[in-house]
Amino acid sequence: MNLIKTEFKDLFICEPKVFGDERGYFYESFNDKVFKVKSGLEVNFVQDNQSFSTYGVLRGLHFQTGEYAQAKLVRVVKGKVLDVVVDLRKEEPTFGKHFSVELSAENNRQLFVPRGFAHGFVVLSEESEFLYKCDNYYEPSSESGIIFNDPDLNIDWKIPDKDVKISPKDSANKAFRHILEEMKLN
Ligand SMILES: Cc1cn([C@H]2C[C@H](O)[C@@H](COP(=O)(O)OP(=O)(O)O[C@H]3O[C@H](C)C(=O)[C@H](O)[C@H]3O)O2)c(=O)[nH]c1=O
Repeated sequence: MNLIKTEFKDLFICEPKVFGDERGYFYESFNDKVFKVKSGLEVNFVQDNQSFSTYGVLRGLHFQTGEYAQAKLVRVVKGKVLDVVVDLRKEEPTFGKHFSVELSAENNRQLFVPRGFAHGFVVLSEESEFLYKCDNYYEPSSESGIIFNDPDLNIDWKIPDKDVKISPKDSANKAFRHILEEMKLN
């Protein structure tokens, strides 16, 4: 596996080694020992998630707060998404900045998102199967979210706003400036 560093501390793009032959292909989608050596991080994943979505579906931007924060290793096994994260780590120089990357069944790319980020994705293909590992369990009482089209973040989701489909829950996500105010209080 090849880890590509980004300007964000511990945010890595992971590119697995793909073994192709006349039957098709094989690759290790995750190897704990290799990940720990390459990333230098001690991450113990405890929950795997999977979601299916159609074109224009946007899930996010979500995060769990405090002790329930989750690191995630996200990947796409069908279709293509634009995966987006926002750095909520006050101590980092990249605080408040966002990062996006296309993940697809074609490029086999994964994104390791450390704790302290909001995360979301929008589906760019007709359909998408999205799989991810979490290093902390789901704790709904700790969930928070940033509205996808926040004017201060000004994220380019690569599809027209009119095509975006979000859940009623996500339509109630907060403005980034409200999240910042809440963070100042904590
Ligand atoms: C996240 C989660 C959800 N659920 C249940 C709760 C709801 O009844 C149902 C759908 O949940 P939700 O609408 O929050 O699913 P997504 O919008 O895909 O949420 C995810 O979207 C973005 C991409 C993320 O990074 C988060 O991991 C996660 O928040 O699954 C569970 O039972 N366990 C879970 O870990």
